[in-house]
Amino acid sequence: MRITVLGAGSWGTTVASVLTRRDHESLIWARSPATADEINAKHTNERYLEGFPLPGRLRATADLAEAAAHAELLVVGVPTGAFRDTLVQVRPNLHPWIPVVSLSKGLERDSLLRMTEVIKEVLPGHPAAALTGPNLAKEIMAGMAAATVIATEDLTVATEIQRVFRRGLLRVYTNHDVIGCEVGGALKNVVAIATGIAQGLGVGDNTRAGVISRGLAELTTLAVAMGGEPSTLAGLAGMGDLVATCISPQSRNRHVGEQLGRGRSLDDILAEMGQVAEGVKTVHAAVRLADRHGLAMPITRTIHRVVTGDITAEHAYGGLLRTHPAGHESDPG
Ligand SMILES: NC(=O)c1ccc[n+]([C@@H]2O[C@H](COP(=O)([O-])OP(=O)(O)OC[C@H]3O[C@@H](n4cnc5c(N)ncnc54)[C@H](O)[C@@H]3O)[C@@H](O)[C@H]2O)c1
Ligand SMILES: O=P(O)(O)OC[C@H](O)CO
Repeated sequence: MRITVLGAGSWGTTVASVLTRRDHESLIWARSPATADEINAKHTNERYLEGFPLPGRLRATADLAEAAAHAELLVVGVPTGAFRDTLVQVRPNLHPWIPVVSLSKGLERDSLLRMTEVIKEVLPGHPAAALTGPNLAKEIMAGMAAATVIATEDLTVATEIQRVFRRGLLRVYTNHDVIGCEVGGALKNVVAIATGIAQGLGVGDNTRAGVISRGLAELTTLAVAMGGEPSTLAGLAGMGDLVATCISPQSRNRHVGEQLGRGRSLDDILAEMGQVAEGVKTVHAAVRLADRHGLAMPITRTIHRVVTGDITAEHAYGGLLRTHPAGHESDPG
């Protein structure tokens, strides 16, 4: 199958590599012509996947029109802040009705939409799906066993995409609860910043486990308020991804939190990283959604105050496990 992956960062390049090794005719779009040239000539992407050889058959282009016209299946792996614009640009050259799969984990800042909702707005008529779960790019590149979820309401489309992605030790599950899957993937990044802060401040494992567990309660509360199913958040797209992101030193969101916990400024951390940490932006939308649904979500609100510079990470620490302003504290709800 001819598949186009938009975005040649760590995850887009990893997914394009998996699909190429799965014998699909994959074309990856890189914003930077230098990255496209490097992938075509040297079969590497050193900025994002240092030390990993890419499959020789993976082709890259910096021409978005060419990338769009190639696709029988479109996979979108640009950061959520660039998601809508990128889809608008590919729209004129896209074949009608082809499925579009989002790899991106976050919420659109102004509209508060999930990425499959953005797909449906910009590309009406195209089936929209999300690929999400505990999927740290470098582990997948290294061929380590991993599980992921393809989320879409239509089981026929889900099964078809499942077949396209399934390879070797990458096990692909389906889930019809797109809301639960996307809210889990977006919110776990915010909780990972919180766990990172705890790590950076040198707290104990009990504290970190407390933040992860209460974080899961926030993922679940928001997802259910938005129409998702609680069981989704207990699975790969919720707890699975939350645990991977909160415990792994590879996570960029956790890294941001850890550096904040060590007293560094957010601007310095982001400038040095040169990679996306979606939780930093998604937290703004998450707080507005919490307000809309009348939810306490103290971890999310605390991280929002840190990210906006209202309080320091050290100040945040005392509030991370606060449950409810009225003093009602029950677990897990
Ligand atoms: N890296 C992972 O392990 C991983 C795993 C699962 C999901 N994701 C999600 O995938 C998405 C992409 O993450 P990533 O890890 O590949 O990020 P990255 O920082 O490694 O790469 C981002 C890519 O997007 C491009 N980009 C940045 N701004 C752009 C813009 N304005 N227009 C077009 N392209 C732009 C960059 O050039 C780069 O190629 C994120 O939403 C992330 O949460 C990442
Ligand atoms: O590096 P992060 O924090 O963006 O997390 C990567 C993946 O989403 C983990 O599943």
